Amino acid sequence: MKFQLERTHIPRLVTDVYLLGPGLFWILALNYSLTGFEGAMLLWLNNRVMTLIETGIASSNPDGPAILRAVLYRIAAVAAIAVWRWFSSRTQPILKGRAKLYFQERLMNAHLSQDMSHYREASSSIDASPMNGWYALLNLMSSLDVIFSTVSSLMLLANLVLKPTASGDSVSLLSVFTGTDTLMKNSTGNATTDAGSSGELASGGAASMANSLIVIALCVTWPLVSRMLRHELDDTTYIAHVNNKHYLRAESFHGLAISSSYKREVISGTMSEYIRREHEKARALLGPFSDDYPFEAVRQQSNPFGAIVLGVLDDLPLIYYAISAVVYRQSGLSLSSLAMLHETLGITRNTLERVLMERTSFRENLKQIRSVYRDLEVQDKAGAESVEGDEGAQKATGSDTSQSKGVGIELRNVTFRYPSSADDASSSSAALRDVTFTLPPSSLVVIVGANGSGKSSLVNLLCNLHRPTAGTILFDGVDPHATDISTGARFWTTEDLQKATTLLTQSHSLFPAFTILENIAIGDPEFCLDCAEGGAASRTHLVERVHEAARLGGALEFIRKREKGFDEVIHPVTTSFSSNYSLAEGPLKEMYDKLEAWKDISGGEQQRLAAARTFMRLMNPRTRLVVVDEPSSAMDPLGEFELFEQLRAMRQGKTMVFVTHRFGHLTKYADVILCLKSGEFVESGTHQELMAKGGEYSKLYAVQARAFTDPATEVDSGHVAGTLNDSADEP
Ligand SMILES: Nc1ncnc2c1ncn2[C@@H]1O[C@H](COP(=O)(O)OP(=O)(O)OP(=O)(O)O)[C@@H](O)[C@H]1O
Repeated sequence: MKFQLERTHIPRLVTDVYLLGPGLFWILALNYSLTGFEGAMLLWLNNRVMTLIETGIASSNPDGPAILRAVLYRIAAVAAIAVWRWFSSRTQPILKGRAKLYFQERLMNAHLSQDMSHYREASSSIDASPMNGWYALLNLMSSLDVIFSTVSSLMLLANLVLKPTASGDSVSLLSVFTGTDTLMKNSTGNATTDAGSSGELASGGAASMANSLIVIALCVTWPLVSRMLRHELDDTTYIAHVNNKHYLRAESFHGLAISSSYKREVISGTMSEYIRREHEKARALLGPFSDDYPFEAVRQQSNPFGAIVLGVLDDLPLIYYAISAVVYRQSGLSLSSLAMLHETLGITRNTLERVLMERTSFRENLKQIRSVYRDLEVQDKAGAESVEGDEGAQKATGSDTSQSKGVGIELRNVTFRYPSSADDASSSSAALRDVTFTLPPSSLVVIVGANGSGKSSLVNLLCNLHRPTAGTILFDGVDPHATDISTGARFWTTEDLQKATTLLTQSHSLFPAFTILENIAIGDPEFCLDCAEGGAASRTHLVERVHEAARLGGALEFIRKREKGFDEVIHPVTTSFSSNYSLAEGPLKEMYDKLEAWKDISGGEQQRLAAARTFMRLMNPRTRLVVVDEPSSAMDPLGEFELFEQLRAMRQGKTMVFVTHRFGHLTKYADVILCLKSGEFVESGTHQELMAKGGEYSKLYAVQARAFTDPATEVDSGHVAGTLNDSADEP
């Protein structure tokens, strides 16, 4: 059943590539088919030449024109093959390029349709690369090659074994087995006239068939036995790993020594000597250990018995042929017959071995094709659902972006487990457990809690990057994942919500090949698209807005100091490679190192660019929810302070949620402070209310405040909390 399912993808793949260039496709198919015939055809032409020469020498009367014709045929065939190869090598890359683009675009769409919750799930993960489809097609084509190779080599063998010499074209090997080898019987006579009587041929007919079957059977024996005896892992699915602790330790120290990722730490920590010694120690404890590739390791375990058997089997057809010659004939054999038989047996045997191997690789290829199409069909479950809700969203009161209020949010008994922990139902595996709270529209919210308490997980839920495992989140009173049963449509779709949300975290990336300007502008992709269509005036408008965003994000000053300002590309796309891993010092190495090198930028500057990108988005009136999760870890205190001030200044008409460990200059403005502990919501209120309560928040606050307290007057945390509560001082 599964096999059949996989097979249905073959016509799909063939049709898809065919439609990219029917002519090019036929050339490709023809190329592989001809490759299948090529070996046998050249051998056959070769044989014609050799036989004519030998016959001529034996009869002392060489047929010059016939020999010349045969030589010309062979030269013509070789030349035609070369021309065909040259031609097809020019057409194949064109089809390959189209196929790559075709699968690349489709896979890209599949990737873009996934959301955070689903992209890690096995059923939704996309592993195929754009070239997989093309290589799967080439593997299918090589099956054509195998089929035609088999047919042509068997035809050649049959031609050799069964064809009587009476034709005069070639020497029949049948004659060897049946006593009609005229060349050998009468080396000085005319071979074609002394081809044996019709009675001899008739009596040899049945015997020749039996003999030819025996020869073919002997050819098949080698590949069959070879596969049985082979100690190789080529067609096995396996996992190999090393669990020897000394090996792992030695590898670890080796990695520490050579990787640039650890360089700074190794040097600053003066670890070199320790690493050297520990590596040496681990290697000594390891002893002689082979960490060769798995297939090499398995091969090394085999014994010579198999090789001996295969060696003898390899010669079986020849041995049989020799015995037959001795038993039926007393004379020697024609050299051309012998050479021809040997070569034909060789290619037949190799072809049959390919057929046996093809079985496995064909199965693998079917899987490959299936996985390509499965990946292309991966539909983001959430995305697929949101399509049907789009119309409903237009009608929805909740999606009216003209409202000047921020989004009101309510969590009802929300529990959340990451997809990777979904199988673990224990309560400790949940990042958030049974969380319930309400955030009024346009409020300024600060979420606090120790490491791992669930702050970022909550942010992911608020930004609709993940869905709650249990419970409900209402945005403006509406659950975006619930469907209006009467209309089948949703009020708010997750997409609407994401468009109305601006998220700033510390993990924003600079996009490769983007200029600084583009890296900021992308914060508001809709605006970018509008400007791209609007001509020069829009471009000016875009640049002005990007400059303003850079100013608000605290990035303007350092961008202006950079060599190319807003036009600088910080992270180029890497395309260069050198033919040699370790280019020797010299101009080439210098050039290589400079090519596409990433520009230096500090962590704080990178965060300022991310903040600028966020302000770009914030300026869009669509934004009604701003979520800020620890965006300033690398910023200096002034930069951090200014960032929060600028964000706060834009809070009009927006709900703002901040997650920060250094919450001192935010909490006094907060309408609500939410305190999390070990995945549970423990308390909420204003700064004053929570300090008065003396709970988790006041403890966290006291710890921060202590850093600013004169050690001489330092008191226990409970007292500090009380003091701070009274004065509401900022830490
Ligand atoms: N992608 C993930 N997959 C599985 N578990 C995760 C993932 N991210 C976080 N967790 C787990 O969820 C829990 C809450 O993590 P979360 O990042 O929300 O805490 P946090 O309060 O933001 O921590 P921090 O202050 O260190 O940033 C932790 O136990 C963490 O190990």
